[in-house]
Amino acid sequence: MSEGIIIKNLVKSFRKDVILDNVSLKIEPEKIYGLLGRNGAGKSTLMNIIADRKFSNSGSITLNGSTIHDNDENLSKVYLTSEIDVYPDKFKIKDLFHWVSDIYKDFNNDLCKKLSDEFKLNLNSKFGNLSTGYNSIVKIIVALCVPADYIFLDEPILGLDAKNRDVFYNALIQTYSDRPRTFVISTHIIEEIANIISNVIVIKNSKILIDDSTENILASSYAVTGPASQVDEYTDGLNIVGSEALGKIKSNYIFGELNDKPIPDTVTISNIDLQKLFVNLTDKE
Ligand SMILES: Nc1ncnc2c1ncn2[C@@H]1O[C@H](COP(=O)(O)OP(=O)(O)OP(=O)(O)O)[C@@H](O)[C@H]1O
Repeated sequence: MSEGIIIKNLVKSFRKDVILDNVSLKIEPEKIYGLLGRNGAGKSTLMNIIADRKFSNSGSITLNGSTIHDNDENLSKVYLTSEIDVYPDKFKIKDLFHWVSDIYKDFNNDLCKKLSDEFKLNLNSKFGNLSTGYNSIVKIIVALCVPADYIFLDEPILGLDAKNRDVFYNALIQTYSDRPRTFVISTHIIEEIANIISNVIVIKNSKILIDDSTENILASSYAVTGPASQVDEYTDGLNIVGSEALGKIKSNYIFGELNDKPIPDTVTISNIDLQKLFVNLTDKE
């Protein structure tokens, strides 16, 4: 039975701060999710709880119907890139890859070699001497080569230059098409990942604000632009998530259904991208 990861009524608080407030979610097999939220929104906390590295206060998480917590079989199907450096500083990268491939039967050594070449990673470097970008690259390579079915990448592109971000996105698409599995990727560079992710989860104010396919979200995101008074009149009653004005011209950003009113000749309606929608949805309390 492959029903995915089901999270029900998850609550996590640190002292008086509620970080995740009654979060319920389904993470389905063979999808690529973007996990979005402002700094401190709770993305890492959620990933760590799913991967059984942190405890929740209440709620349940199951994978294919049985718990993940303390369940070796399910835990072997879930992989989370570490936010802290768990590998010893003195380890050479090649030894580190050997070590990981000893732990994970079916670690993809061929892909590991290929990605090391593509990222121009020096396998003789020691982990402790890596730059921020190469530290991320090592974590990406391990994450793409482990045989898990649910891979959580917590800010994988931290410190990566534009070329290496491109290498990562291409490698992700390639490995996904070779062996479809679920990736959940937290990132702040939304415009670069928008074409890759099939689904979007947005956390705001400790709750899930959006959980839908990228396609549905983009199909419901609009800019209504024109003279301010006509734009305001046309968008009255719609779900306005933000606006911008340049002189007398105004754009109201809408998330949701448009109405049946006739569109004034002076007003244009266009779609907005994920980044713009996200910024507008998450910039206010
Ligand atoms: N061990 C902890 N003790 C107390 N508070 C914590 C702890 N870990 C996380 N927090 C708090 O929980 C909130 C969520 O943090 P988290 O790291 O999950 O956010 P994030 O969405 O991953 O943020 P970012 O995008 O900045 O990495 C923050 O307010 C953070 O300060």
